[in-house]
Amino acid sequence: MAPAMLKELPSVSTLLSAYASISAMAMLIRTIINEMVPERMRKYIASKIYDLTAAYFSTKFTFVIEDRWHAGDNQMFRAAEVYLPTIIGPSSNSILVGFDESSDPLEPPKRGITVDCKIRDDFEGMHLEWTLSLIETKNSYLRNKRLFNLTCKKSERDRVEQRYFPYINKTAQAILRESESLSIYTYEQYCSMWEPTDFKHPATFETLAMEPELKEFIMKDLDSFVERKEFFESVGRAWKRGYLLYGPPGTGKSSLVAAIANYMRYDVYDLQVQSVRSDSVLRSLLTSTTNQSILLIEDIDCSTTVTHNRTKGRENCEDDEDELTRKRAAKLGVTLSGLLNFIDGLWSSCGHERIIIFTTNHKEKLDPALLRPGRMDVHIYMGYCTPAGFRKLAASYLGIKDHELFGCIDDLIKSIQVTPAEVAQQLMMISDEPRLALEGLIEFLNSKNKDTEEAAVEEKMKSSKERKKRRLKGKIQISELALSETRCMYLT
Ligand SMILES: Nc1ncnc2c1ncn2[C@@H]1O[C@H](COP(=O)(O)OP(=O)(O)OP(=O)(O)O)[C@@H](O)[C@H]1O
Repeated sequence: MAPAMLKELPSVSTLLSAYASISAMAMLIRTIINEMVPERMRKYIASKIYDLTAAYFSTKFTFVIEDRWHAGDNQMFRAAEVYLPTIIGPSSNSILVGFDESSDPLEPPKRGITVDCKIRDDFEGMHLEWTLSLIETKNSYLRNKRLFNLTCKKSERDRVEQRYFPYINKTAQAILRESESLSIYTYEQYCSMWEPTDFKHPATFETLAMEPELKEFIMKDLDSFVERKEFFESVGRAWKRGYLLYGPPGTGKSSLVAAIANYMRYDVYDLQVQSVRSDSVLRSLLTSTTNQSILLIEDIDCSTTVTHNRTKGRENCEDDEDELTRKRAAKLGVTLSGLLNFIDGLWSSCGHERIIIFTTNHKEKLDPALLRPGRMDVHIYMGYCTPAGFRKLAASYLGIKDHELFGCIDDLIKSIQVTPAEVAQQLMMISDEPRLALEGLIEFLNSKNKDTEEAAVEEKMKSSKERKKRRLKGKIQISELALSETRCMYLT
């Protein structure tokens, strides 16, 4: 049997001649390809063939996690950014370190990931390798793209997706919760990005001088907002809560925002609407804010197109920009509809568990569309100081709960309009001597009272002169006179 099989095998000379003709054919094909196919095309085909075969035979698999996902920030990227600095071990050859303004320089610096540095992680017996890459964009308006590559064994791919990624998200959330400080983000116009800074505002509900019932109401409202995820879903609403804080300057609107952030442990995104070029930039900015955060737009009445009467609103804005900026903002800027889209329009469903806060000193200047029921869920008036507010400030600034001068101060505070900021300012002057501080406050309130009375008398005289003038001209109607009297009485 074996000799018969050997007989059927081709001879050595046949094999050699077959090899020679195949080699000659291959060389001929190669020469034809070299002559006819351009070099770039050849390289492209070769790389494709390599990719296909390498992917097929390689035992490795790579997950690519870009910093953006659809129109917003990629939360998986953020989670990796938080998690990875905590596992940088001896196998890594570099690490990014730094301090921000609020860090204690005697403490170890904060850690970050350097581009191209390899970070190894072990999870449930899998050996995983992370690298951060940077892709520079040619367009100066667009930010560079950052991405993480996570390499694992092909056979572990499913486990990485189902076990490792959820583990990273959960760990990152825990790290963020435990981290001492919150962040406040401001919009950096030149690179169209949010710039974070540590947020260490000391205001809490405890230190706020407000009516206790109002404080309680806000805290309860925040608590029920967090607990009502299912409710929001069941009624078909985005899981968001909008607060409009209005009232005179110095009544604690910003302090209340800080107290809410500290109470909820939410980061704050502080947006100056005037610095946003268009609705599309606003959209991309708002979609890149994180869940469990506060979007704050202060002095909304000063925003170019968001007020009821744009020109009037801007003229009265205390900290208005110069003429040039104003013209530019009026030409470009965010529109009211662009903003409303995020409050309760289609875009409002982007992200969840978010609080939107607008503050204004002039609620009457806002477009009625912004004030319509259901737009901003809660309107909170931050008013002048009350006796209860004063007691809170006295406790915080002077460390006292009662004093014989409190009664006199209560009476004065009830009769004049004084802001908590003014009271706090007076108490701060001599905070180690409560009696002197309280006497200083009484003096201040008395002089303010005198000023108010004088202003009222002046106003009364002015109106009376005007009335006389109009009567002389014979243009005044009896009904108008009556109305004017009422106003005058109101002012006094
Ligand atoms: N209700 C308050 N409780 C405690 N402190 C207050 C209160 N209101 C004002 N203050 C004190 O006055 C300072 C200014 O207050 P804040 O900036 O919060 O007022 P605002 O209403 O936001 O003013 P603006 O409208 O000018 O922004 C704060 O630093 C705080 O110390």
